[in-house]
Amino acid sequence: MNDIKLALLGSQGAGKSAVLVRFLTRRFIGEYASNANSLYHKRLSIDGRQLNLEVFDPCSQGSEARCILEEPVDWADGFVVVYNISDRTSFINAKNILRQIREARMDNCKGDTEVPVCLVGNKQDLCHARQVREDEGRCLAQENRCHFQEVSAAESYQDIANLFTQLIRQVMEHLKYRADRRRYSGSKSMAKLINNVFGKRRKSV
Ligand SMILES: Nc1nc2c(ncn2[C@@H]2O[C@H](COP(=O)(O)OP(=O)(O)OP(=O)(O)O)[C@@H](O)[C@H]2O)c(=O)[nH]1
Repeated sequence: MNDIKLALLGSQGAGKSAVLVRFLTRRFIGEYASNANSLYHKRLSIDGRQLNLEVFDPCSQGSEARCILEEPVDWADGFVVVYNISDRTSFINAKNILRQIREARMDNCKGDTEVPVCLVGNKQDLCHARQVREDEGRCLAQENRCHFQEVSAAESYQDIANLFTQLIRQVMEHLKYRADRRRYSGSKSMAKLINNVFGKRRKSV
């Protein structure tokens, strides 16, 4: 059984809880308590593999609230960064969060910057009040080499299900890549050790 840990980050009111609850329950629930961090668990099967999914939904992050970000950055295997397409400030905050994920990963995880991230422009149903164009979201995602999707937690389940499924697949690949890399560097050091012990001795015979 694989354990997959995701964190949802974004401005207050961007719709993080709505997006997550839509994915977990298929339902849109209008209001959520927003004064506490929440950790959700779900068992899933993706591509025939059983997964234990944990999703951290912290209470809101302002652009300067680095301390809130640091915990999930160390903990999570992947991120969903949510902004509200009808609120430019939330988009600017998402930009800052993406930068902070990159920087924190660089500092803490030995250059492991390629952590899977999905940038989500939520509240697509409010396009009459749109403040962020879709191509701005796509462009920001390209700059940060992450996936991008506009969704409406209020109106649609399928886009949200697709983005989580895609992110989870990416996380599984990333975890496998990291495990292979560790095994490879472990076997390289073992080969070096064997070489040092036996190789040198053989030379001196
Ligand atoms: N129109 C519309 N409203 C939405 C959508 N998603 C969420 N909302 C509303 O936006 C408000 C904030 O949603 P939340 O899911 O609580 O936002 P959050 O990012 O978790 O907010 P905090 O918990 O305060 O950080 C609520 O009133 C939701 O009903 C959406 O897709 N469309």
